[in-house]
Amino acid sequence: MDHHVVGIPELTGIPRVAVVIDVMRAFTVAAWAFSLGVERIVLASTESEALALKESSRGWLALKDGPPAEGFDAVNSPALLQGHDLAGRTLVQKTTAGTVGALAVADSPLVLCASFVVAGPTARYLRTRASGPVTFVVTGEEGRADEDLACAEYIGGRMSGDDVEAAPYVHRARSSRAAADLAAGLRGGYHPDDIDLCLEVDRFPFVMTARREDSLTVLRPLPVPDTPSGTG
Ligand SMILES: O=C(O)[C@H](CS(=O)(=O)O)OP(=O)(O)O
Ligand SMILES: [Mg+2]
Repeated sequence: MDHHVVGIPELTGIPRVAVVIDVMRAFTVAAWAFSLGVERIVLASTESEALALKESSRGWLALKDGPPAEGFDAVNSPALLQGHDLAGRTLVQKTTAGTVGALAVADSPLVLCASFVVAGPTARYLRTRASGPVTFVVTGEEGRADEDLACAEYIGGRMSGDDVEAAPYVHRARSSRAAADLAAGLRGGYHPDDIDLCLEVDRFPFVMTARREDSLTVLRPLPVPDTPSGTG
């Protein structure tokens, strides 16, 4: 299937199929949130919008990247998320790169948000359900983040079949600037397990679709059945 890779600044028009990549850490965190029972994730464009959404709806939680902040319930860390009781909750998420990329293409007919933990289901879904060219939106570092590029190329390869070795792509992501910055403690709201959690391939059996729902942009999980290698 035809596909290409762009950074957020290069986006023009409305892609027919958009796959928004943020490995470290927004869409690894989102996948963990769903696995911990979150019902839906509302993507916010600013921190103040995230807090306003949380305040307007009883029971909603808010998450942002960076260090813990007043009014926010969680940080953008897959490891630190695991201490929270999230079953059945709506989570509002605002981050520097991932949520910005998803909001930039939210009018596309099909938007998937992805990272290594949902790479296989995302590739299978695109193989069977996507029509038209696929635009991978690499959210980090204005399209140059190597962890996101590696994940986009890995999913792109698996769109032709599951027989693609993950190790070289994971190695690139582990050697990326984002991973180095995280390990050095330069990014807030960090746990030492975050990098390993961001590099687990196919940890979860679902894709994450983003859609406009009234005035909100909402991310939801959609289970994707496994298929024998090379089929489906
Ligand atoms: O929390 C993250 O890892 C980053 C924040 S930054 O890169 O430190 O600015 O946000 P994300 O949108 O998940 O890339
Ligand atoms: Mg990132």
